[in-house]
Amino acid sequence: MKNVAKTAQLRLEQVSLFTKLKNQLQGYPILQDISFEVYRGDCITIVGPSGAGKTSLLRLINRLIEPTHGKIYLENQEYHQIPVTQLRQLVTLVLQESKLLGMTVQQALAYPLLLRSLPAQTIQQRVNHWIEQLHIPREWLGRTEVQLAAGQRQLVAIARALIIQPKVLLLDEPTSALDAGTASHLMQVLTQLNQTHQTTILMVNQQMDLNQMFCTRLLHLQQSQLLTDKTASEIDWVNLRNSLMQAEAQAAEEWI
Ligand SMILES: Nc1ncnc2c1ncn2[C@@H]1O[C@H](COP(=O)(O)OP(=O)(O)OP(=O)(O)O)[C@@H](O)[C@H]1O
Repeated sequence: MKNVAKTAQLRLEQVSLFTKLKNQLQGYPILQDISFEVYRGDCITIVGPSGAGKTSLLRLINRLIEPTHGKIYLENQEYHQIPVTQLRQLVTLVLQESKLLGMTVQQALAYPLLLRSLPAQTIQQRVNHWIEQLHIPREWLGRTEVQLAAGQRQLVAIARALIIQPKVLLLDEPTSALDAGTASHLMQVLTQLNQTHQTTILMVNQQMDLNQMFCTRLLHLQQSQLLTDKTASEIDWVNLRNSLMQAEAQAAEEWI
């Protein structure tokens, strides 16, 4: 919910991203003039047709890429003033296709905590806590990436992000490879985390039924621009579904 009295946790000011093509001063726009504020405890979903710039927006906020123009702030600090590793511990991104880099699930979950030199007992307690929360069976702990299905990998990647307790969690289509029951359970866990720990969630999610049930705010991107920024109560879900379907069909036609 927007509140002028509160300080924004994240702020994007007129952010644009252009492709850099050889022999061109400026390529084509991926994102244009995007400005919005995110407040602690927001649960925001980003929607829009394929190619609208949703993943690019998350990548910018995780500083995997740099904007061509504009600035991004975390709690009033400009991104360039924050060391990248520190930023990514506070603002953590789970991509759609996450890798375990040859580690077992146990190793991958423990690794970010080992880097923080936490005692072995604390590490195992946190691993146990999150696998229980996400209903990850203990027998997965010994498996590597190739021994996991896409949905199982997705769940492990989310557990690995949650284990470091970020302030802002960025998720790119977190439920895309999950069955309906697991997807709904994951959204409930995220909502609980959002409500009890005020963890801010910013996710790309095309599953509108889940968005309608769980998100408190929605950003609608279209053709590299921010079309609307609305709270859940302001959204006409039927209208939104129709306009997304039309935009998706149009985007598909442009590809043919
Ligand atoms: N590194 C890059 N170089 C050139 N073009 C890129 C790059 N990354 C993304 N794009 C282009 O930018 C546009 C937006 O891509 P992006 O992946 O952000 O869209 P999206 O809304 O997440 O799409 P989808 O729903 O299909 O994942 C697309 O046209 C894509 O081809």
